[in-house]
Amino acid sequence: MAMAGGLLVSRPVTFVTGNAKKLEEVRAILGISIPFQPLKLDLPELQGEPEDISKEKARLAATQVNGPVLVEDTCLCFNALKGLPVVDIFNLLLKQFTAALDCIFHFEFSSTATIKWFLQKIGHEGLNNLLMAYEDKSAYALCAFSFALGPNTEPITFMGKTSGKIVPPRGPNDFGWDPIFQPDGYEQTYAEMPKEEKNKISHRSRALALVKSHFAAAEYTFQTDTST
Ligand SMILES: O=c1nc[nH]c2c1ncn2[C@H]1C[C@H](O)[C@@H](COP(=O)(O)OP(=O)(O)OP(=O)(O)O)O1
Ligand SMILES: [Mg+2]
Repeated sequence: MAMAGGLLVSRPVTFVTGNAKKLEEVRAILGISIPFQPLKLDLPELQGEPEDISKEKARLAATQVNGPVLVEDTCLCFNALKGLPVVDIFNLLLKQFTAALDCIFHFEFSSTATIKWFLQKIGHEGLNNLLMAYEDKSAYALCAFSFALGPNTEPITFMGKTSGKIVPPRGPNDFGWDPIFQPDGYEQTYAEMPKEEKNKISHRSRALALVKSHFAAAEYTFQTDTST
């Protein structure tokens, strides 16, 4: 049967993430506009420019899933540090720290466990202290989604950005750096805002608006019934 212009896709999109909070927001923002199912895959955390990282992640995911995939990466970037993401700053400190401990105690750290422990230790207060050295507290949250139809198709990337500043933590501490990011034009941090409010203005919702427009324009038709 002929479809009106749209490409027939063999099955719903697999949204690859291991982050439950992220998934919750994507569900709330997308609603029923794009049929997807979540999947947790252990993909390597790559280094480089956000757009390249995102595309490469989509290629890896599409190969593993062997079907249409959507992936997402987010970073909080400090203007004072030329947009260097928080995670990179942590990793830098961590490297020096573990190298020092290794020297003293001849102790091998399992890197992931140590990163978690280090983040718990230094926490939001530590991050704020780190930034005390800088006059400029402005920052931006940057989100990159990449969509690939399958293993051998070039991923398309959609970026969303929300500008703001880093502040001492306020609000519930249940999603990453939400308590220390206050978007421009708001008196509340992401964490203090009602979820619907964050989802209206967030880096994630801005990127997803572009994803939605792409899907609407491409008129993909998802084959959900595989019994025939
Ligand atoms: O809206 C957000 N508000 C606050 N914090 C956030 C947000 N979005 C991501 N984050 C945190 C989670 C993670 O500690 C870090 C890197 O995020 P990122 O690599 O994209 O997420 P992840 O590795 O947890 O999940 P995934 O499996 O989708 O890669 O930033
Ligand atoms: Mg990740």
